[in-house]
Amino acid sequence: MEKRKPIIALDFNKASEVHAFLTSFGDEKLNIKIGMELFYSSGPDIVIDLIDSNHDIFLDLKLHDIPNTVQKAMKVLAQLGVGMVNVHAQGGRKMMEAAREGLEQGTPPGQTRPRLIAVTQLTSLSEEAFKKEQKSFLSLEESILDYAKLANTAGLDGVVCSPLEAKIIHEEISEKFLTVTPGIRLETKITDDQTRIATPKQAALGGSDYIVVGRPITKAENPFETYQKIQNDWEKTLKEGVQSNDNQ
Ligand SMILES: O=C(O)c1cc(=O)[nH]c(=O)n1[C@@H]1O[C@H](COP(=O)(O)O)[C@@H](O)[C@H]1O
Repeated sequence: MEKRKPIIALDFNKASEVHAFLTSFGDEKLNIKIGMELFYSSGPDIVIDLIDSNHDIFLDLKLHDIPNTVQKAMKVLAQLGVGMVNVHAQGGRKMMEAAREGLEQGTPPGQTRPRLIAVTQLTSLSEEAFKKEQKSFLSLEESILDYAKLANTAGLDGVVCSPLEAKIIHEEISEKFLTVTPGIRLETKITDDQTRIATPKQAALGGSDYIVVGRPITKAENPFETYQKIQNDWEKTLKEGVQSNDNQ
């Protein structure tokens, strides 16, 4: 999955809507996220279909169950040929280890194991709601970092977090530990249900490895043009960021 391309969240509930939406993208090879809505309505067929059309897939089903169930589910998902899958870090270390084992068992010989990442705290969660509902003695950022460390200990490849936490996660864990960041908005005053948000440029400067973008593209008047603008902002800032780091 190429880092210079945003991951488009195709949150549709029909395969036909997906195909209609992708028409304007022509032959462009895309990073696509298939989430619960599309997977529950269209099943593995839509995954296979989009892989056959040469796209790279992040299958976002956010598994969160007992280790045995997660291991067996991951063993099945690994056979689909997707590039990335996820779990909730709140399922704990044993569950995350079981997820990795399931993927290793299910990946067909000669193929690469899908990358496994863990959702730390949803990007829709605010500091206020976190304090009120999770009764933690940590701050939201500390909790996110704590889950990221747990995911790293369990042998995962990275986490889902907001662009605001990518930097500290890389500093405290490693530059190689992936930060996959939804909560991307072109204008930070349009938030929808997201709380911890950033623009593509801010995400690149903050060190996100991947950005996940849904409604800003899918609900745009011209989705392909909006996608290209986001990709340009993201890629250009990534390159400039690297150059300014090289000059330091
Ligand atoms: O795991 C995810 O992809 C995810 C985790 C998270 O903390 N926040 C989050 O928004 N997501 C997903 O990222 C996408 C963001 O979509 P938009 O808010 O429309 O850009 C949705 O498909 C969410 O399910």
